[in-house]
Amino acid sequence: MSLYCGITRRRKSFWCYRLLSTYLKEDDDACKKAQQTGTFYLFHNLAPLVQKSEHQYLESRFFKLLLLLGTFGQHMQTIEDSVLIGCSEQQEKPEMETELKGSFIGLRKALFQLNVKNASLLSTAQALLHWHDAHQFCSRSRQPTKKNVAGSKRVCPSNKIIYYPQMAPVVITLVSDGTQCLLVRQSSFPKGMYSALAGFCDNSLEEAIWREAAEEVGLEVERLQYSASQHWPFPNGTLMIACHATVKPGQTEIQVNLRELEAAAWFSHNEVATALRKDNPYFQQQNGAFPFWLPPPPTTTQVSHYPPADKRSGWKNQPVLSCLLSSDQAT
Ligand SMILES: NC(=O)C1=CN([C@@H]2O[C@H](COP(=O)(O)OP(=O)(O)OC[C@H]3O[C@@H](n4cnc5c(N)ncnc54)[C@H](OP(=O)(O)O)[C@@H]3O)[C@@H](O)[C@H]2O)C=CC1
Ligand SMILES: [Mg+2]
Repeated sequence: MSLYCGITRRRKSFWCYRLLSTYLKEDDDACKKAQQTGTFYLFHNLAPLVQKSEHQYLESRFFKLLLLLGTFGQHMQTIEDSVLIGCSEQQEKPEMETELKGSFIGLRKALFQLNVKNASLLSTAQALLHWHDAHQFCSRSRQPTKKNVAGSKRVCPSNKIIYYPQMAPVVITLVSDGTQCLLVRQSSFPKGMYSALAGFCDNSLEEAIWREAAEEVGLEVERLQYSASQHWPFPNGTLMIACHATVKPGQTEIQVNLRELEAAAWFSHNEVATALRKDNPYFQQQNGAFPFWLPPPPTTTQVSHYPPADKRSGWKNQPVLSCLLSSDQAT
């Protein structure tokens, strides 16, 4: 399955539709034909639509979509012309939510509500939509770029430069001292949530892991080991590469860099295992405190769909953070 997303000039709302094969990216006619059997997901200002009752995304077939667009004064040309479909101005958003019995909510929140498959598709879709929105003009000629039908690239008509969507490499590292693992939280995280150390790669994975550990928690790490990777939609689409690293025994003193992190601490295997079992991340204790919790597997999402899940085994089928925190590796 490949993913196809819609963009309009008005950049207000977005439809995404899943197609059956990657060759559709290059074959415009096949791509248009496939739209008629594709599945559509609706975005508004990059916020995916989630149906309130079942916590599922709208999936709309082609003709249902045409009817819906007609209701809101849109037409067939909108689908043919572009991947990002303008459902006009903001006043239509509430009407559309009512009509569709759902809500446009932020992607981060949506990721907490949806299953792995839908979360994965929508986060990839949102990153692609965001990329199209940010690459409307050629950086050389300053002329408007034109997307191909599938939305897999944009071309400058004047100098033929092709622009492909790109992902910034990010490394996320679970640091262990042999018995405990280091988890951190940024002030922007939801209350009580911790995760592994993360940072953008400027140079190499190794350099980024050493630098992040030194800069953010004052630790010197060694024995770096690659574990898994996934697409991550924030802030603008990243390739998140998950690794393990260790500190020397006894060299575990943390110096939290408060400009980057709110807190960092060592957690035992039992604490991590208990936190992973908590299914509702938003609960609050009676004293008003938020207990320690971790992003659950469906929220860390989207290890690649290729090969299909049934052809993968073991940790390769696990989302990145779950994989890092799996029982045999966390301690
Ligand atoms: N799934 C998870 O559990 C977690 C995921 N993450 C993800 O990991 C990634 C990195 O996290 P974070 O700790 O914030 O990263 P960093 O520790 O690298 O700090 C972020 C800063 O890096 C600078 N930077 C360098 N390159 C880029 C780039 N290509 N895009 C944006 N900023 C860049 C920016 O600084 P300046 O503004 O000064 O230029 C930015 O403020 C993010 O995508 C984040 O969403 C992070 C933690 C947990
Ligand atoms: Mg960081």
